[in-house]
Amino acid sequence: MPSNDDRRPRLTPAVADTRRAVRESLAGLDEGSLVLVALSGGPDSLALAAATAFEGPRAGMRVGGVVVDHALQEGSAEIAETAAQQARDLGLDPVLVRRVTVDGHGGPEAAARQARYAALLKARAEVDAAAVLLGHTLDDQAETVLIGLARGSGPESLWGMHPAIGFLRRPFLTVRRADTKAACGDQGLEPWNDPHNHDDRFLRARIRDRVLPILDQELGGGVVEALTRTADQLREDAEALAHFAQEQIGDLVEHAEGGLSLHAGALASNPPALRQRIIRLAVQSEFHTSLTRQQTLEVSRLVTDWHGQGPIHLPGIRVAREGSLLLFTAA
Ligand SMILES: Nc1ncnc2c1ncn2[C@@H]1O[C@H](COP(=O)(O)OP(=O)(O)OP(=O)(O)O)[C@@H](O)[C@H]1O
Repeated sequence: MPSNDDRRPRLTPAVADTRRAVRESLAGLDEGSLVLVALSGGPDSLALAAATAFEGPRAGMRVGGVVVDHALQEGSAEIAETAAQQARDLGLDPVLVRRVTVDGHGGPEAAARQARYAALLKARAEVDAAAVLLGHTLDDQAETVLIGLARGSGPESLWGMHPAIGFLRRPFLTVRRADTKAACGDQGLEPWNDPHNHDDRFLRARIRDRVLPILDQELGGGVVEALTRTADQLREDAEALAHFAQEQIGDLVEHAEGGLSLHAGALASNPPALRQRIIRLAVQSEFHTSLTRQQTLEVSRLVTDWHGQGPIHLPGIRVAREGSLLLFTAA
């Protein structure tokens, strides 16, 4: 029977969509486990908290929340407390508030992100939660991909954010930001609007407010979905290449005095994308360091353009061609 009570949350398409996304993301977690929603108080994470408060118990799970106070702006403690109270009102328990120190290392955005993730994972360990849910949306994903494209990133970073990696889950990577806002409105929730999200000093805000709308308009719409489709395809391709590289590495690598050697002939017979991955993988496993694309290409030339040139010196690693072998030793 239809209700005339306007205060009752309505099961609108946006609410249903957010719940569906959370339901799918929780699948695979054990019954009886605790999941934590990472909450800023913004529309995405507030909609996430509401959807998880609904779906979690139906999947036999307990739902808590964690709010990080970056202490970067005046009134941040009140903003964090408001978000925490909203989470408690939705039935989340426990709700943790963690104040962090952001040291500014690597730029303000990166430093805040690093401090935030560290605090979220620490809180997870404290309460032994099975997962921390983050409210990144399809729009966030498209922004990440576009920024990566413009900066010449490789497929591993162009594929964007993972829906599930380690303890982190991002149920809303299939949900549009407009729908998280709508879901808040439909459930009578009042999110906090972070002024930084539209602050022109931040690249992401400029991409969000200026670049994407123009692209969308000029290309006739659908740009956000298109960018994330590209990311999905890149992820599949890159995962396949990583798999093949892993498969080959055992046959190609031999341990040598103070390092390792790779068979140059076998490496040369691989297509460049695979060859470069094998080189990177070998270096990563032996020296625990990631080569840049430029460094990888330089090493690769000792395989494909060998004319007796001398060794290459990378930070901490010497790479030399010796006969049919490529020799990597600690410098
Ligand atoms: N201060 C915080 N405390 C806890 N979690 C946070 C905090 N800030 C961000 N997060 C988590 O990371 C997600 C992405 O944050 P980000 O700031 O990139 O996006 P957003 O679009 O502003 O999200 P929201 O609308 O939820 O604030 C959020 O949805 C939330 O899950």
